Amino acid sequence: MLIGRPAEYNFSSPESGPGTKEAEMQVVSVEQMRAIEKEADERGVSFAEMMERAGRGVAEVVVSEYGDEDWRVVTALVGSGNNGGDALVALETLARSGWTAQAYLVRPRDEKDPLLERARTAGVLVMAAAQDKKLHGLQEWLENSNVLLDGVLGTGIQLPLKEEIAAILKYVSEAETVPHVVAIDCPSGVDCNTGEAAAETIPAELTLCMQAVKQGLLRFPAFEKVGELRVVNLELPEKLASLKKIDEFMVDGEQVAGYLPERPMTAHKGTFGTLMIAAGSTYYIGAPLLAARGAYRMGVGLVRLAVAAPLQASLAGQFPEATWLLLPDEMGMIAEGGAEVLRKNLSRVTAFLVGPGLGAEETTASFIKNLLTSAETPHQAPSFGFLTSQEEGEVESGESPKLPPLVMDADGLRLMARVDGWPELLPPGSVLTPHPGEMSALTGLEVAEIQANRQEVACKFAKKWKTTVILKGALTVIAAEDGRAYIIPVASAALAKAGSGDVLAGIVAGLLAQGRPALEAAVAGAWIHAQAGLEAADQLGGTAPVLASDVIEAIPRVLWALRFE
Ligand SMILES: NC(=O)C1=CN([C@@H]2O[C@H](COP(=O)(O)OP(=O)(O)OC[C@H]3O[C@@H](n4cnc5c(N)ncnc54)[C@H](OP(=O)(O)O)[C@@H]3O)[C@@H](O)[C@H]2O)[C@@H](O)CC1
Ligand SMILES: Nc1ncnc2c1ncn2[C@@H]1O[C@H](COP(=O)(O)OP(=O)(O)O)[C@@H](O)[C@H]1O
Ligand SMILES: [K+]
Repeated sequence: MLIGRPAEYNFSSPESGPGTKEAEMQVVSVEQMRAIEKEADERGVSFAEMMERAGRGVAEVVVSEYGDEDWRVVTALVGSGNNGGDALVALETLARSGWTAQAYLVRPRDEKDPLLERARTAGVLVMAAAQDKKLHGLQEWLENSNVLLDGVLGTGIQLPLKEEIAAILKYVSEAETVPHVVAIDCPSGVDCNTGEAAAETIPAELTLCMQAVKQGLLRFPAFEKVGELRVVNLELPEKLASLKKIDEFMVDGEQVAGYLPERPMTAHKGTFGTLMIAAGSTYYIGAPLLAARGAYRMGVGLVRLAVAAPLQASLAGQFPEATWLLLPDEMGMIAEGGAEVLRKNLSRVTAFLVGPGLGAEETTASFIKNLLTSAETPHQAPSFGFLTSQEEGEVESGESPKLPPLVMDADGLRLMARVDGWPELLPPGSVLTPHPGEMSALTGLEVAEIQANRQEVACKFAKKWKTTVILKGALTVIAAEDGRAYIIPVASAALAKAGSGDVLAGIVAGLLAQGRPALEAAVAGAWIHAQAGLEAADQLGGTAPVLASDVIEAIPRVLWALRFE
């Protein structure tokens, strides 16, 4: 089982039958969610009906996740609003299917509240916080339950928390025995728009978002409280205009599984593309290996490593699967003339990764410029540029084919930023993989400004540059040329180590080389990389010991889970 792997739960009711999975998990602001609910209500799915679906969806997840445990006792912290309403419907449903269900009214609800009446009729025990001043009743319920539903506050919250609610949340957060915490829509105390989180917020094991993930949950500090994020599908009419407008999504395994290349039995290595990687320098010898191994683990047919000639001697013995293209160098840095050698060897190449570990020497800057501008100057033809025998013909031909789709990474990005008009020089279907520092070099914005508005910045520039951008870091954002944003719901120190960016670049380029479109390669690559980081940390018992090589070794397990889980 993959850690942190989100999934979507389809609400199914006897009337509607099992729902169909939305292709993509939407991410919405509170205002967008209200507009969706309003339009759904106008189109015949009433607010009350949505709450029924929400509550029953929550109950369905509780049964599937925790129904096999030794005892089945659920307590819900119930607030005065609709979030509390969802909790009451969930309790009623669970009580009717044999669970002991307990409603702890954190705030008073109307005594004539039909949801409360229905819950009581179904056998739900009710206790009001107002009658439990010392919280002994709550303590007893916490101790006898295996599941705690957090249904105090949803999207209607206005921080700061009122004191009496804060006191109860704090009590539960600090309690010695806490059951599995399932937050309804969001952990109570979190602002679903801004990601602000009250200190008392109870950390959830699972957060079940109603219909769509609220944007604040994918921001810090809220993200630290959400645990695993899943969506309960309320089966709203698909044609709602307010739903169609959504252009932000959270990536999940089911989406990624749909992006993996087929592996036909009759395949040969040509079926899975050729990836050329221009990377490495005296200072960063291992970067090409990490990228190439990442790509091979993703299934690419052939990787050619284009490196400064002196590097090959030290690398070749460690990597029998690679084929090589030797580039002219200055002191082990790829030199200006490397561009011409590369351009003459791209005819069978289906994707091209440039950048990991290149360094920042002037001659390498000229190499990047020449590569992008194809400013080939025959009189400067390199005195060497050794090729394996199979490529010799290509050099003789003197052809200069157009660049295949490019993944530009690391030092390559910083050097590219110095080339006038670089966005127009990128081949179609390319992917840029900046971390915030490299994004700063590309955009001229301060890192703090980029970090404060990750989605907005990534989307604005992906649109402007007409290319796919992976803005790396905790909660990696993939921005599409058309302005759509995809968020990877993973933050882990497992990946905060030198070399893990090289692995990501290799994974994405490996998918691109196999013919996946840029956006799919970027979304799937970033998700698989993040999951591999989590998986490696799981295997090694912590994030500290994870090396970039361990992330590569975890890729097969992630792919296995995508195919079979
Ligand atoms: N609409 C629908 O059909 C659907 C809605 N759905 C569900 O409804 C949820 C939104 O419901 P909502 O709008 O009722 O807001 P919600 O957060 O439950 O309660 C607001 C109340 O909380 C209180 N309160 C606020 N701030 C506070 C503070 N700082 N400190 C303390 N108390 C505070 C305040 O109450 P008061 O204190 O005034 O009694 C306020 O009135 C949404 O997240 C989802 O779960 C889904 O089922 C889908 C269908
Ligand atoms: N805290 C984190 N949570 C999730 N992913 C992270 C985190 N820190 C780093 N990463 C990921 O690890 C990779 C680091 O890349 P990069 O910064 O280029 O490092 P390097 O150049 O040293 O390999 C990126 O894919 C980034 O998204
Ligand atoms: K909640």
